[in-house]
Order: sequence, then C-alpha cells, then structure tokens
Amino acid sequence: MKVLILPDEQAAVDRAADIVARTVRDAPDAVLGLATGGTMLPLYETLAQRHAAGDVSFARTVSFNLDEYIGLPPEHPCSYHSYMREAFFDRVDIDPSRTHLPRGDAPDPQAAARDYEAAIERAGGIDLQLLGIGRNGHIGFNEPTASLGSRTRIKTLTDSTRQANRRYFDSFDETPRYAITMGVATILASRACLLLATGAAKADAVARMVEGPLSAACPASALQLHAKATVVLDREAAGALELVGYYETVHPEGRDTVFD
Ligand SMILES: N[C@@H]1[C@@H](O)[C@H](O)[C@@H](COP(=O)(O)O)O[C@@H]1O
Repeated sequence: MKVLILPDEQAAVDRAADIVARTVRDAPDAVLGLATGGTMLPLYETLAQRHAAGDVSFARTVSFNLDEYIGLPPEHPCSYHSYMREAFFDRVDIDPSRTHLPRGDAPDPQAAARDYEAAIERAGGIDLQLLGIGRNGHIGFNEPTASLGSRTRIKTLTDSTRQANRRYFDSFDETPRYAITMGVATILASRACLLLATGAAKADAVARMVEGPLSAACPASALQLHAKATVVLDREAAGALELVGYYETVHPEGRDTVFD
C-alpha cells in the first residue's frame, strides 16, 4: 500500500486530484469508480476547477459509483445521484449516459445489484476506484463484518453510520437503513484504488486499515490485499499510524514516487 502523507487537507486533495487527472489524461476513456461523502466534496471541487481551467477533460470517462441508499429515487435531494450531479457531473464535461449509480428505488434491488456487477464487467472493469473511509472502517457501505468476498448487494447500515449521515436528513428515523453497495471483492477487482482520508476523526480507522490485521472487522483493511492501493492522508488522518517515519521516507512530502 502506498501511504502518502500531506501537510493539510487541501494538499491531500490536490495530490488525490493529481492521480485522478493523470489517470484520465493517460486513458481518456478510463473507467472511474466514484465515491461520495464529505471528504470527496473538496476533491470534486478541485477537479471541477481544473476542468474549468482546461487542464482535464472527462468527456470520454465512464463512471460507476460505489453505492446508493435503498428507497431514495435519483431525484431525491439526499440521494447519491443528486450528490454526484451537484458536486461533479453538472460541473464537468462527463457524458451523463456514461455515468452509473446503483438504483436505490429499483423494484428488485437484488436483481439491480447483479445487473450493476454485470454492467461494470461489460465496461471492462474499473481502472481507478476512489474511496473514502467510514469512522468504523467501512468502504462503500461495506460495514464491519462484511464479507471480504462480497459483490454488489444490499447492506444494512450500522447505527453509527446512520448517525454520521444523519446530518443530511431531517431526522435519524428518516436516515436510510439500507444501501446497495459494491462489495469488498468488487472494489478489490478494480485495477487501482485511491483512498482519501482527512481529519482526526478518521485516524483510528486509517491505522486499522493500513497497519491492523486483515479483518472483516475493518473492511478497509482488505486494501492490504490490493497490489495497487494508494492512500492519501492529511497529517491529522495519519495521526494514529505507527510507521509514519517510514512512509515519509518512501514518499517524501507525500510524493507518489516510482519505488513503492
Ligand atoms: N458510503 C459513504 C462512504 O463511501 C464514505 O467514504 C464514508 C465517509 O464519509 P465522509 O467522507 O462524509 O466522512 O461514509 C459514507 O457513508
């Protein structure tokens, strides 16, 4: 795992944006796996600014988002469909017909999950999967104890995840209980992963992901199995790592060096 530690949030976001932009420049028709959450908002903002400056185009990019809440139609203001439109899709030149999110309002969610896997396969798989991390170590909506062999399916959200996402809804009761999410194995099948974590609230989960045992108790630790996983952190999110000195030697100033 490449662990890149940057001095602050914006520096971490810039480094993550560099990796996304390089992927799309190298392969304009790259398939990106996209993530939601508060952490990703400044990343999408930075990518939108770089697009406006003429530095990067997503015109031929294909995208698949990690997850969506069960029960929310795409036009619901709290759906991840709406999040993606507002944060990114409406601000860059991506072709809406090439963007994909699971349908939270599908009449048969299990069938929708299987179809989503098939669509990823038909697109040739994911070149770069963007990820955030939950405070309990979840990736996508793969909560602790999620099978490390799982594919896209329906997951029940923990109360702690619902509490963390409650701020977007009118009440805790209205915060969805279920989500359709790519599985851990779906994520591991991508050709490269890029996980961005910022802020002290993520420090424990980051330490368990990078240095803890490989365990379904921390689904993000499954990235230890991925041959091309890059973790971009600000100093606060790196705060509980033991081997900081080593990561900083290998990647001085969070540089994405050739030797990893
Ligand atoms: N399903 C999303 C994840 O994809 C995201 O990485 C995580 C952290 O979100 P935030 O960045 O807001 O802390 O929780 C959400 O529930």
